Amino acid sequence: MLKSKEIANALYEIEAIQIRPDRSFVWTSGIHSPIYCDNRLTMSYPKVRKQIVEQFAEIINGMDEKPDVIAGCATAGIPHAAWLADYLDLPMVYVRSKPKGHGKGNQIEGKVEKGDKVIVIEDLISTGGSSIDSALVLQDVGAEVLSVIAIFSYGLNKANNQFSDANIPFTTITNFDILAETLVEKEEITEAEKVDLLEWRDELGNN
Ligand SMILES: O=P(O)(O)OC[C@H]1O[C@H](OP(=O)(O)OP(=O)(O)O)[C@H](O)[C@@H]1O
Ligand SMILES: O=C(O)c1cc(=O)[nH]c(=O)[nH]1
Repeated sequence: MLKSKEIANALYEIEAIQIRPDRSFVWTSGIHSPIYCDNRLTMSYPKVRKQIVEQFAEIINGMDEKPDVIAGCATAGIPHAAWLADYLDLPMVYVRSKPKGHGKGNQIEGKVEKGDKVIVIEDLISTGGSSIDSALVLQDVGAEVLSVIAIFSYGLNKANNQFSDANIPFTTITNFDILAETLVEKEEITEAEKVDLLEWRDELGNN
């Protein structure tokens, strides 16, 4: 079984989670948010990043089809993709958010071939835009994207709809609902504040 609660707890313990009630965090999608989950900090904690790799591997072990290649989304997905590819002894690539403006002009770095089955590793899914874009770039070169897998998702309807429209499965190790419960248990937020946060998330999905 996935250690969703343990990973949410680890993110809290390494102070990857920050709350600003004035909603002054701005997400990549432009959404103004009262919460930011900085999974990049996991790089600095070998025990936590190893737990994450093991959880990614467990998700992949449970899949019917197995990947030929692990792909990281630039930039925050790249280190996790690298550790996972190493753990599974598989080739790795990474996908830039846009083609490089000099050199070879690549958007995909590393070798992926037509027909390769690929797992896309992302650190976090808000709207899903970044990881879906990476998956589409891989599909454009003929790769078969088995799934996007991320550490954390906010559970926005927009992400669910975008993944469904693109016909790309996605899974995460942990999510906002589990994290919000963890924050209450840690007395970081009250039950009422948790309800407000979840309502805020649910309202975002209607936009
Ligand atoms: O699901 P989305 O709405 O696309 O949001 C999630 C994306 O936002 C963050 O990346 P960011 O753009 O901050 O860049 P980085 O990975 O280079 O830090 C995060 O690492 C995801 O890639
Ligand atoms: O949507 C984003 O840009 C985003 C949200 C978040 O909590 N953490 C992060 O790294 N990016």
